[in-house]
Amino acid sequence: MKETLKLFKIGGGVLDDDAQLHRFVQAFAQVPGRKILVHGGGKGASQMLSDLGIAPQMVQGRRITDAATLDVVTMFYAGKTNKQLVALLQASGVNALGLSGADGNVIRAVKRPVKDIDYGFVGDLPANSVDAATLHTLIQAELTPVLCAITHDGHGQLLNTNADTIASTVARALAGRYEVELHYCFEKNGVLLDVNDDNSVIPQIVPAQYQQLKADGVIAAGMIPKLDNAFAALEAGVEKVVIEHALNINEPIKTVLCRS
Ligand SMILES: Nc1ncnc2c1ncn2[C@@H]1O[C@H](COP(=O)(O)OP(=O)(O)O)[C@@H](O)[C@H]1O
Ligand SMILES: CC(=O)N[C@@H](CCC(=O)OP(=O)(O)O)C(=O)O
Repeated sequence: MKETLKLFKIGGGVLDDDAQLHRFVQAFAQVPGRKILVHGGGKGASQMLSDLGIAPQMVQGRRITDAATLDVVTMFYAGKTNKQLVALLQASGVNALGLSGADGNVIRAVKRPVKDIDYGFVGDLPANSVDAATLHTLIQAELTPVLCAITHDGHGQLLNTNADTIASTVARALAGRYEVELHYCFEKNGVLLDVNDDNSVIPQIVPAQYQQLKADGVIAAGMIPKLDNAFAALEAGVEKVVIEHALNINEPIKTVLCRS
């Protein structure tokens, strides 16, 4: 019987608000067993870029990352955000270890090839991009890896990688060793029938239903790549995917995605 590993992903919303971040960290500290935290921070990074006079540019949910933008997001994700999270987790009794993909070579990415759009220093994650053995060693040493959105190409180049993609790719890579639960945490109670009504959580979604909800326009915008990633992770051996409010991870209100 494999051990359970819970992988939580948090994004810009909760990271941007000190009070919410403290509450999330306390809730995360109470989750029993083996766990990993993956964080984004896109909202705060855009603010910092604007403050520095660099216009943030997003295309299809991905940041166009030129050299100046890469410097800022590296400082913001791998520096301030990652280290602040680790310090808060340590204060809550979690022995967190903050990592970029370059540290321990845990995530080796490939610079996105230029097609219609040049995304610059954006990294995609092909198969075998995650070093599951190293992460497994850290987890077994009772450490909680805290992964940010910065990866590397193995030739000295840092790359900016979407945090939802990191979460699902790491979950898939560890699925051979653990029963992996992938938790996408954001600022709503789950996948909603009415995006403006937090009481309309859909408790369970199977792939056929997902296609219908997409066709009907119930699921839209940023939720589509998130759920595409999530169903792909289920197909690739991840045991369970949960979409839930970052402040309610120990509460029963949530959406659970199922293979069938
Ligand atoms: N049916 C739905 N239920 C919940 N959220 C939805 C739904 N359809 C679209 N969304 C939107 O998807 C967003 C989440 O995607 P995204 O902004 O990429 O997440 P994050 O940056 O928090 O990881 C929500 O803030 C919401 O506006
Ligand atoms: C390539 C790319 O788009 N990278 C993302 C990484 C951060 C992220 O994914 O943050 P959230 O999870 O908070 O959205 C970005 O720079 O916005």
